[in-house]
Amino acid sequence: MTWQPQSLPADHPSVASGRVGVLIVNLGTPAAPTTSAVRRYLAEFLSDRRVVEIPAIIWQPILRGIILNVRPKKSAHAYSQVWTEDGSPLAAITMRQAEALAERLAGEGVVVDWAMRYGEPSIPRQLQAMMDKGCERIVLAPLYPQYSGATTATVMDKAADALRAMRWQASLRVMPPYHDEPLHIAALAEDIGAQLDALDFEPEVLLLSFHGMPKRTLELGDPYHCHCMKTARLLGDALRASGMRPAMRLRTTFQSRFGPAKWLEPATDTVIAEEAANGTRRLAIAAPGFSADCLETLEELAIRGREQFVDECGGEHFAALSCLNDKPVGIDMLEALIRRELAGWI
Ligand SMILES: C=CC1=C(C)c2cc3[nH]c(cc4nc(cc5[nH]c(cc1n2)c(C)c5CCC(=O)O)C(CCC(=O)O)=C4C)c(C)c3C=C
Ligand SMILES: [Fe+2]
Ligand SMILES: [Fe+2]
Repeated sequence: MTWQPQSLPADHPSVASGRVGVLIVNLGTPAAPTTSAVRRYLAEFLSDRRVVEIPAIIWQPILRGIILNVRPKKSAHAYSQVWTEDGSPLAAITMRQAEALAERLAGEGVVVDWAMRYGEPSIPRQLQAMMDKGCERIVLAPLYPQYSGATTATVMDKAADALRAMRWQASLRVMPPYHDEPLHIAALAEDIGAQLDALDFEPEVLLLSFHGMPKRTLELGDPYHCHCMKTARLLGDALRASGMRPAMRLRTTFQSRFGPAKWLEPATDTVIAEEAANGTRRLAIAAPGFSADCLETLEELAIRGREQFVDECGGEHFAALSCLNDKPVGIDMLEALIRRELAGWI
């Protein structure tokens, strides 16, 4: 007997189904480079218990009473220095990454979109939008090469919160961290190598600067530090294997210290000062922990790093290299990693 599709009763709600989606996610960013927008963004970000692991009863008065009254103005000024016609660099680049991946996966009918963990477009909004388009299966891809509780895990927390409120949940797969993924290391080595080749000076040292974390997170078992160190080691090996600049030294550092607690060391600004004091005059910095350029790379490294090394410490040549962003070499790598997660679904 052949199965006959039944016609739907007139009062049946319309249902979209049968599609596959990919949602790439990055940290989040303010909606505008203004004090009020930065305050809103920081209030959400710094209230996440995975980001600041101090009991709320102690932390919230400090956050609301001091930090949100002081930091937003300073941070808004920093954001205003890197803001683009398309908005925050982090949001603009993440959107272009999604567009590039959508083109690559269009042939398979995959819906690709992007979200920010803090601010807009939010993870719940984007998951719902994908489900409204009929995505029953969604690959969630946090664009953090190195895992940390403060970044990767919070993406899952937020997605789970969104699913908790849904009657009909999508099936989720989560792309794992890719800190030691050979395709990622090869993409970084190719891109960094090309950027170094294009410089008009030979760096004596290349700093590999990762976003910092409180040192306590390492002691509590967060793998972030180990992931960063492994990326740095494999990237160093790959750069050396390509026969590149045997005399150039590589050093791994941690930037963006926040608050009074001890953070992972050595700090990027400390190492910049130390290198200059020891006679280094030509320095380059890459940021292999960031999949997209953002405040931390464009303002902290490219602007303040240069001011520190050249204007304050007597350095002569300085370059802050760009992240993989939406360059074809980076999109090739992300496409391959995402296709792996899509196996059996497309
Ligand atoms: C790449 C991984 C990141 C980790 C790990 C991380 C941990 C972490 N960050 C803060 C505090 C701040 N981070 C800020 C900006 C920021 N952080 C990351 C990435 C990681 N953070 C990115 C990509 C950005 C840039 C966002 C943008 O809009 O461009 C900020 C805001 C800016 C400022 O006021 O300085 C804060 C604050 C903590 C406390 C933390 C770990 C516990
Ligand atoms: Fe951060
Ligand atoms: Fe470690």
